[in-house]
Amino acid sequence: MNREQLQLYFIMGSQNVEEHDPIVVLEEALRGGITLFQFREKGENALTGEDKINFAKACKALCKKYNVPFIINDDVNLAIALDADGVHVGQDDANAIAIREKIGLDKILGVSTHSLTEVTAAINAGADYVGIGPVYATTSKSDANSPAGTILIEQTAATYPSLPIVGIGGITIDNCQTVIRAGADGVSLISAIATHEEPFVATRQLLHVLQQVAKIS
Ligand SMILES: Cc1ncc(COP(=O)(O)OP(=O)(O)O)c(N)n1
Ligand SMILES: Cc1ncsc1CCOP(=O)(O)O
Ligand SMILES: [Mg+2]
Repeated sequence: MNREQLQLYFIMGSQNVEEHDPIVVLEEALRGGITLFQFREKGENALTGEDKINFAKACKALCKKYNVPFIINDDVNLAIALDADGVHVGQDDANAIAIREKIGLDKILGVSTHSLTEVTAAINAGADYVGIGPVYATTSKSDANSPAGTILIEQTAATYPSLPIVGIGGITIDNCQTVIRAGADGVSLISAIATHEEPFVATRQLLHVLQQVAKIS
């Protein structure tokens, strides 16, 4: 994958939006310039069955319209059925080596990691990028680990300079530059866009701030 695609990586499920229609939120984020999208329909109030599949199809069609890769969280079979651009899995999900074998080499594989040992294993499994976090406290994932700051991002960037890295967890317009300066290629976030009153404005502002830090480094 192209590491620039990680710059502003938006994650959303229908359970993450408050007042808005999730499809409207996604289209606003796409119009605003997100560079990657992850479909994460999970947790309390999440859609299941046909409703989940239909919502995923609608999200995929919108991403296609804006030429933004469409990644599916956890559900490898859904990713294959919908011919998604990739899959993101964590340490408690299906084994990354088996997933790489199942999706083939043309699809994007992202793996969540919490230690350098897990990063090394993700590389060996054929991950295209690693997600590192939670960097800061988050309310969007009920079983998230404690906030770990940017140390692992720094260590990973120093150890594996060519590995694409995205930071995740509690990332906002006020702290996103710190995550990039630590060595991440981009930031991955839910609430900073999904619960903003104006998702388009939130996306434009985040992108602007991220472009500033990209120019400095
Ligand atoms: C980009 C990115 N990084 C990390 C995660 C978290 O994945 P995981 O630990 O499997 O937790 P769930 O998201 O499945 O609850 C992610 N989704 N995306
Ligand atoms: C999916 C996930 N994995 C680690 S933290 C997190 C949630 C990120 O959401 P937010 O950007 O709202 O903190
Ligand atoms: Mg997972």
